[in-house]
Amino acid sequence: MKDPRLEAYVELLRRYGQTLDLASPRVLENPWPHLEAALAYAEPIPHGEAVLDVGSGGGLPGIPLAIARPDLEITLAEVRKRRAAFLELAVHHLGLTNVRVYNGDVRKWSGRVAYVTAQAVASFADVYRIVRHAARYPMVLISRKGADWEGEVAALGAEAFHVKPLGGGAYLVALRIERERV
Ligand SMILES: C[S@@+](CC[C@H](N)C(=O)[O-])C[C@H]1O[C@@H](n2cnc3c(N)ncnc32)[C@H](O)[C@@H]1O
Repeated sequence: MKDPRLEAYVELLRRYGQTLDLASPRVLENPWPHLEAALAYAEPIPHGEAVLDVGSGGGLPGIPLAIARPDLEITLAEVRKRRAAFLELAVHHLGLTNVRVYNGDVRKWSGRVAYVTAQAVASFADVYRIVRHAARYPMVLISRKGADWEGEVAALGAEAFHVKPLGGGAYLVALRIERERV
């Protein structure tokens, strides 16, 4: 059975998605496959970790991940005010006590973290560039990618330790960066 908070989140996306420009029309039309893909982000993350979701937008993957994994401490980083306001509303409405919203540029975030999720934000190398100041090592980056994921991992000189086909030519890829890269 689906967690009723996932249903409630879909309802919020449907209610506010278009007016607040939270996601593409394709996502808003049928959010469920995107929620299922978001839940796959949980697999490479051990119990009790802190997670930074960079560029959460309307809450993907951070909000479904927080619902499925109450053991994780999740920060949703989103620079756009309206999107961040929606994230605050969703966190409150869904009663998520394991989530904080950071409304700002993640390059100025002052926390420390070893697990970073980022969906539809930038290449792995560019995500690393904007979170490296906050890194605890080994650092794990997790993202949904297309068929070219191997090139992105190689560009960082990193190792992918978890690759899961999501269908439609997409993959959930988790890579590990052992130490700070120069
Ligand atoms: C294309 S959206 C993807 C949103 C969501 N992750 C998804 O998959 O639907 C990218 C989001 O990243 C945010 N973003 C981009 N750079 C950022 C930064 N440096 N700090 C915080 N948020 C950022 C944008 O404002 C935007 O909402």
